[in-house]
Amino acid sequence: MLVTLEGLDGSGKTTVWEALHERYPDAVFTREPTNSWYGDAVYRSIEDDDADPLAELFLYTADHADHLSRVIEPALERDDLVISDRYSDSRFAYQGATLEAADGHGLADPLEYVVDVHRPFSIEPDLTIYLDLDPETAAARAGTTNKFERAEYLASVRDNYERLLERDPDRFVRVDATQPPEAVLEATADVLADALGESR
Ligand SMILES: Nc1ncnc2c1ncn2[C@@H]1O[C@H](COP(=O)(O)OP(=O)(O)O)[C@@H](O)[C@H]1O
Ligand SMILES: Cc1cn([C@H]2C[C@H](O)[C@@H](COP(=O)(O)OP(=O)(O)O)O2)c(=O)[nH]c1=O
Repeated sequence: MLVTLEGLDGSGKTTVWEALHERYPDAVFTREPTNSWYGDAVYRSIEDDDADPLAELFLYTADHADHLSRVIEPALERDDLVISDRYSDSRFAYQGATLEAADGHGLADPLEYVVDVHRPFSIEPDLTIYLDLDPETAAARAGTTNKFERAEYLASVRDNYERLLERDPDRFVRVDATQPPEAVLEATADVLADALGESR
């Protein structure tokens, strides 16, 4: 089963993801951007305020393609539980917003375009847990270490996540990320246990 954690920077994804290691010691824990050289290229682009939005989309997407073939597909073939800190929805929401901010880069609907780019080759998660947080709190928690971590930008990313939740209500489960860390972890663990058919 493929489970993904999504949300704005600072929503607490990594905190939850790390805590889940102890509860699911046999699961495959992974993340995007990955730690491959494709992931390194992505981080170079994140640091570059002048990066071309379309070029950046394809760097992230290259990292995702490699992630699929190197980690995700083999793990799912073994029937492992895979828990990924960010996945395709991050691209739909973030690069959708970046492209929109660049006047759509000639695209009528950037979010739909990014979804379409993924459709032929990507694997849809079975469950996506969305840690929902307002952009101001998210930006404050994350600090402003890169260009993505600004509240105004995060507000448009959040709008895109809302669109994704609306179009796919069966896959997404929303968790209130304004709660204290322990409560966010428990809520996430409950959703996961439910999906795995575990009694808690
Ligand atoms: N529920 C929470 N309430 C308050 N602060 C939190 C919460 N979850 C995480 N944090 C803090 O916010 C910052 C970002 O958390 P992190 O888990 O790295 O978020 P993300 O991976 O979504 O960017 C860290 O300093 C972390 O300790
Ligand atoms: C995976 C992914 C991340 N991002 C952004 C979100 C983050 O601002 C940045 C780095 O991701 P990440 O290291 O997960 O940051 P954080 O832990 O703060 O959430 O890359 C995209 O814009 N598109 C993507 O497809």
